[in-house]
Amino acid sequence: MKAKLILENGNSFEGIAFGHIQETVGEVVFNTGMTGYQEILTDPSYYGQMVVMTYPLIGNYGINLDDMESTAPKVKALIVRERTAKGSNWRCEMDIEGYLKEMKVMGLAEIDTRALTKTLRNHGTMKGIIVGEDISQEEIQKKINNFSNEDAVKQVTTKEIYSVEGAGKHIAIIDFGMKKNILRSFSKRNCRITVFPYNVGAEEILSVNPDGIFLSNGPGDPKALTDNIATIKKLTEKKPILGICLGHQLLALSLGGNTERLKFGHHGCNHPVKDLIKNKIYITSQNHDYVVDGGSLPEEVIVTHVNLNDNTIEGIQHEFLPIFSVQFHPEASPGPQDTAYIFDKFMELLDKEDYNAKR
Ligand SMILES: NC(=O)CC[C@H](N)C(=O)O
Repeated sequence: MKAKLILENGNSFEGIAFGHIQETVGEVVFNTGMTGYQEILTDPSYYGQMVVMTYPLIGNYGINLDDMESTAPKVKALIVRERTAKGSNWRCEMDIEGYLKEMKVMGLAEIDTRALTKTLRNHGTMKGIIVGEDISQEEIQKKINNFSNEDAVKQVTTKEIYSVEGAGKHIAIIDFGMKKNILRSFSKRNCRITVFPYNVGAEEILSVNPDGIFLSNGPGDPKALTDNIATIKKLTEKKPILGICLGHQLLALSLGGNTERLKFGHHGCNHPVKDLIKNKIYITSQNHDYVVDGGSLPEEVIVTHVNLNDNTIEGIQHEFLPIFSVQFHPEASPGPQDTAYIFDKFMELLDKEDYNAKR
């Protein structure tokens, strides 16, 4: 069945619908990774977004159920040039079309993804709608305008507190839509973990007396989370903190900084980032549309990482307090694992600081 993606500026792209076929509205972003479509589909930070893969062949290694970053896809739609009908890999358990069908996610193939990506790059991220049949321009505009992703974090956070056993440090996580590999990364380092829903209060977190606090990735605009920013502010003087992506942005906001929207975001697996402290360049995994405004940071907050493609802020650290955060994804999934040292840096900080003993 033919279907069209219509962007809010009126540009339209015709392709073939696959997976769970339904009219779909969302924000359209492009991802430049050559692989990793399973992790992308299930990364909660994509909640409300339709993802265009710039690599032309998607689905070639099929789907396995081990590489998911959450229990079900969070993207609104997957847009590709060519989908492989039959995945081929020793771990493959099903093909991508069957998976999207089962999970009720819209797919759109045979799209000129190069032209679509150039449009998004030149114009900036836009909302769009996928429709099967022609509907009036007026109706399209109305549906696009009505789309809002404001309660995204509420939709993807854990509903209940849960813990993961471990013999090492106790980490309290605020889950804004956490990727599974963050849990795996802490477990690998023997941590005991308590995961809280996004709207947890500072007192509740402190009542479990964790060694450190982790602020997770998540969807949407960080500035919309005003209550959470206030909670984090209360925690900054109390415990060591690590933030990743949305967690990094929220930490920066709680320290008095500002965030802004990037024109078309960073979504991919090959973004060069310089660690200014180590004076070393790493290839990083990225998925964000917002960024910390460097000029907005107070004096006691040091910029530790910059993106070498566009010089945006990729990491910060407090000069006196044991708190730091990164915009990229040290947990990778998908992408290179070069920056896993960020988790080790946090572990070393917890050991070295013995911050809790001083309080
Ligand atoms: N991966 C993330 O945590 C994304 C953070 C935020 N929602 C952004 O788009 O910038």
